Amino acid sequence: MAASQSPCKIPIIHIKKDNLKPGTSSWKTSCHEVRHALEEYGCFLVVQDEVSEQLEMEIFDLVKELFDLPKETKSKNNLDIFLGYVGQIPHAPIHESLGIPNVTTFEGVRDFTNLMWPSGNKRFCETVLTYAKLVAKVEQMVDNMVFESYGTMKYLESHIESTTYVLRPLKYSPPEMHNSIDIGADVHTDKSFITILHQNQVNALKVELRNGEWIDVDFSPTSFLVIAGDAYQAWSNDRIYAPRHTVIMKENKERYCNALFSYHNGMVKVPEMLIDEQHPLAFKPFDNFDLLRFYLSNKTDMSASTVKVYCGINA
Ligand SMILES: O=C(O)CCC(=O)C(=O)O
Ligand SMILES: [Fe+2]
Repeated sequence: MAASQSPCKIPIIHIKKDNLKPGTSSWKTSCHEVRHALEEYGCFLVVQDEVSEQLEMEIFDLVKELFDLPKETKSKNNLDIFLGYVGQIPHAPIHESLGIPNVTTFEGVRDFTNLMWPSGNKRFCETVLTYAKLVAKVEQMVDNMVFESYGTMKYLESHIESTTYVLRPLKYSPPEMHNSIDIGADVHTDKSFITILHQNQVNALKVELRNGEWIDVDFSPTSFLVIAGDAYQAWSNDRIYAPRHTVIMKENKERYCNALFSYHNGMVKVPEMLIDEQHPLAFKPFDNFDLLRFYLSNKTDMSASTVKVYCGINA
């Protein structure tokens, strides 16, 4: 099925089981669309059939239950390298979020669940694990299509094996509860390869297009937004665009959003097929987590591309 455009200009790509068979013409078309969307927009909306409507409803119920825990409990989500609990920051009082590392593994979700509910929460643990694995499947499909399109398939397996996922549930309170402060997330690029966003009914995300225009992203709970991060931009030797984005709440409703980040364990290197006269090597090899640490150390302009400063050649 050909990519269409949402009213907010972002491409919509159908990644459903029937166009997922490698080698078929619909597969090849989808690979091309995915690559084009990531190079030109840095993001696209996915219509998928992995996560059912039932699971969508359950996950947002559970995320709400999580945010309803006392602040002292949520503060136990106190991670080293990834962001743990963030909430009640003076300049962003409407933002609250938590981090669940290794979320596609039973151990990862179990450890987080036990931290939040010492006497256990089987439903949370099982549902989050199922959900994260399904969304990660969509992420891997996108990687598969990108690698196919760039002719770098020989690296796909080791890339997927080295990928680790962090789920960040986010909650934004209505601005009217906080002196009309409406900024939910400052302008930034993600440090991941890919981030997949899934929100409840409330829109608030703005994305910067390549031409500098900021657009409001409008999407329903049945679609996911795929956004390229700095790590994919560098891996692709600057072909993929990692767009800046921000969250500004306009509606006086609570917004819940799940962000699934994919990071690469170990060094990331531009594949040799992506280096030529027109595309001389633009990034030195880098460690994805060191890139994230560098960003979180506040040593750099948080609103600009971190990867160019961190490991760009001629930056
Ligand atoms: O809430 C959103 O829509 C985006 C969140 C985000 O950009 C992030 O957590 O990196
Ligand atoms: Fe982000």
